[in-house]
Amino acid sequence: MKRCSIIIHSTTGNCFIMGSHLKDSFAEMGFDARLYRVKDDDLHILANTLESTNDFYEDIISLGEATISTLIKSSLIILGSPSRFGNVTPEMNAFMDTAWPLKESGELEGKFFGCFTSSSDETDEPSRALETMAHWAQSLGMIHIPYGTQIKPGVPAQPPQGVVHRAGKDGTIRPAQSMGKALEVYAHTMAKIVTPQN
Ligand SMILES: Cc1cc2nc3c(=O)[nH]c(=O)nc-3n(C[C@H](O)[C@H](O)[C@H](O)COP(=O)(O)O)c2cc1C
Repeated sequence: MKRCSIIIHSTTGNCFIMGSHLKDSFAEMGFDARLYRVKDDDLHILANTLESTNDFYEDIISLGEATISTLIKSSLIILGSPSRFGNVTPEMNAFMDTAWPLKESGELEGKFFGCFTSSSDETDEPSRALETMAHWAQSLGMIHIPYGTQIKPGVPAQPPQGVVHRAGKDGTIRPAQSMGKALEVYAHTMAKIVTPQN
């Protein structure tokens, strides 16, 4: 059974919700689907001050922390990060940096890749965050599977690189059912290319 590892950073829960939904979709399709988090030493501080962080704090910290061994063992790797000034978060960036030795060893070459983000606004910043993650994967020789252009009733349009949730100014608009559908469309697109057995 092929392993699909979904690796998230999430401070206020939105990427956690998206990653959990993707994990369930891949598990239903017969993948060995796993959800991991990246290291975040400050999350407990935010949880004490922000209700939206506190809501998902235990769920997030109970996830296993992703390492480079997680990447090596997976056939399909999916990163999900909040958008920050047109980029991923420093915590996701720090995780991406740990893969540097794998560039030389070539251990990630030919693996498949997908990405998603959560952002506050309607600018192009989330697309840039997706591009950063896709570029990271391509630099390591992985094959980025785009969301592409999918016109489906009841499914919000997405940038070609991956899936974006718009969480509003204070990040409290949670992913709706329509976002779940966009994530399922993306999961099925990826599963057409990398099947659970092949
Ligand atoms: C310090 C900080 C900086 C942020 N910068 C941006 C930004 O530049 N662009 C954007 O669209 N959203 C920005 N956001 C909003 C988050 O991307 C958004 O709330 C997202 O839903 C958080 O995902 P999470 O709930 O998984 O943590 C920022 C949030 C914080 C706390």
